[in-house]
Amino acid sequence: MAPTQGPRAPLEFGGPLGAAALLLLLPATMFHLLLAARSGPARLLGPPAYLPGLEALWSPRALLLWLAWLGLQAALYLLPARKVAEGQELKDESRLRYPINGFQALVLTALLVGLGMSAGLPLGALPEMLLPLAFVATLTAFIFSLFLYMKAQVAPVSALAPGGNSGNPIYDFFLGRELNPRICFFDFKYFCELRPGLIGWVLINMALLMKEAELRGSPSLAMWLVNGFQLLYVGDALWHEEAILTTMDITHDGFGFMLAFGDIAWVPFTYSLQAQFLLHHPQSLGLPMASVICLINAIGYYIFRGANSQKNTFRKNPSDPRVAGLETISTATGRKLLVSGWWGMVRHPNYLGDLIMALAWSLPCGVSHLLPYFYLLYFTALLVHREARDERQCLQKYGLAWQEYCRRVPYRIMPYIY
Ligand SMILES: NC(=O)C1=CN([C@@H]2O[C@H](COP(=O)(O)OP(=O)(O)OC[C@H]3O[C@@H](n4cnc5c(N)ncnc54)[C@H](OP(=O)(O)O)[C@@H]3O)[C@@H](O)[C@H]2O)C=CC1
Ligand SMILES: CC(C)CCC[C@@H](C)[C@H]1CC=C2C3=C(CC[C@@]21C)[C@@]1(C)CC[C@H](O)C[C@@H]1CC3
Repeated sequence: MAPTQGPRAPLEFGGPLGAAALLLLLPATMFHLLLAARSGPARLLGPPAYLPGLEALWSPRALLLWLAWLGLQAALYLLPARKVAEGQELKDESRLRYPINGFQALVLTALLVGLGMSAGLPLGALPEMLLPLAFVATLTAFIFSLFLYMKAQVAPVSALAPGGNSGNPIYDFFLGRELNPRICFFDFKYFCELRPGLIGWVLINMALLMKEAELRGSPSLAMWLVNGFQLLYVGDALWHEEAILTTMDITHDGFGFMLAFGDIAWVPFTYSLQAQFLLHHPQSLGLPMASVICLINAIGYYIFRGANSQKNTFRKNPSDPRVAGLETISTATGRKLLVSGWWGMVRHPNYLGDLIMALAWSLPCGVSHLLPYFYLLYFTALLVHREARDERQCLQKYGLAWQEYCRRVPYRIMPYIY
C-alpha cells in the first residue's frame, strides 16, 4: 500500500471517476484537434473527418526526434545558470534550489535550430510529423507518469503533495503524488513546466510558418501575428521564469499525469492549434484588422504583465517604491494582500489579461470556424476552475482577511461580470 499523508485532502477533478475520464479524454481531444485542423471542414464539434491507422501514428523517426528534443532541453537545463533561485519553504522547512536559465535555453535552441537550418535541416517537414510526434509525446507522458508514481512509493511522507495521495491508484496517478520529484539537482516538474513543451510550441509554430512560406511563397500576415504573439508569451514566461516557483503547480500540486501530459504533450500540440489551422485554411487579413488585433494583444499583455509583476514585486519586497504606496490588508500569517492597483480591480487581473491575449491569438483565424477558438474556450474553463481552486487555498491560508478582500474586491476575473 502506498504511503498516504495524515488527514486526506478533499478529492478534486471529480475524484477517481473524473480522473479516469480525463486520462482518456485529454489525449483524445488533442488528437481530435490535430486531425480537425488539417481536415477540410475543420469541425471542432462532431467526429473527425478520418481516423488514422497505427502506421500514421507510429514512426521511429518521430520517436528519435522526440527523444533528441527532450535530451537537448535537459542538457540546456544543466548548463550553468545566470542565477540559482530558492523555492518556497517546504513542510520540512527546507527550500529547493532551481536554475534560472530558461530564457538562455530558448535563445540557445533558436541558435541551434538556425544553424541546423543553414546546414539543410528541413524545418518545414515538421508539420507532417505532428501526429506521430504527438503520439510519442503521449506515450512518454504515460510512461513517465508511471515512473513518477513508482518513485513516490519510496519518497518520504514530507515530500508528498497535499492532494494526489488518496490511496486510489488512478486518482493519484492522474494528480501526482510527489510534490517536487527530483534526481539530484534535476527537478522534473520545473523542467517540464517551462522547457520542452513551451519551447516546443514556438518551434512547431515556426515550422508551420516555414511550411506556409514553402507552399504559398511567403507566410501570411495572420500566421506572422499568431507566431509573434505566442513567441512573446513564451519569451515572457521564460524571462520571468522565477515567478513560476510561487504558482500552485509548483507549490501545491503533485507531479502526475495531468501536469506531465499537460506540459510535454498538450501545450506544444494544442496550443499551436491556430498556426496549424492557418496552414490548412489560409485567411486573408487586412492591415486595419491586423492593427486592431495587435492592439487587443497589447492591452491583454499590458494587464497580464502589469498584474503579475506588481504581485511578484510586492511579494519579494513590499517596501519597493513601485508598490509601497498601494493599499493592503494584513493577514494573520504576517503576509499582506494588495487591495488597490491591479489586484484591487478584480481578484485575478492576470487571468483577465491572459484571456484577452487568448482572444487576440484566435482572431487572425477569422470567424468562419469555431476550431481556432478552442484555446479561448478551454482556457476560460481552465482559469475559472483554477481561480476557484486558488480561492479555496487562499481562504484556508488567510481566513477572515481573505473574506475581507473578497468583500472589497467582489469580482473574480472580469469587472462587473464575473
Ligand atoms: N497559458 C496557460 O495555460 C496558463 C497560464 N497561467 C498564467 O500563469 C500566471 C500564474 O497564475 P497562477 O499560478 O494561477 O496564479 P497567480 O499568479 O494569480 O497566483 C495566485 C496567488 O497570488 C497570491 N495573491 C492572490 N491575491 C493576492 C493579492 N490581492 N495580493 C497579493 N497576493 C495575492 C496568492 O498567493 P500568496 O498569497 O501565497 O502569495 C494566490 O495564491 C497567470 O498569469 C496565469 O494567467 C496559468 C495557468 C495556465
Ligand atoms: C491538460 C490539462 C487540461 C491541464 C494542463 C495544464 C497545463 C497545460 C498548465 C498548468 C499551468 C500551466 C502554466 C503555464 C503553461 C500551461 C500549464 C503548464 C505557464 C508556464 C504559461 C506561461 C505563463 O506565463 C506562466 C504559466 C504558468 C502555469
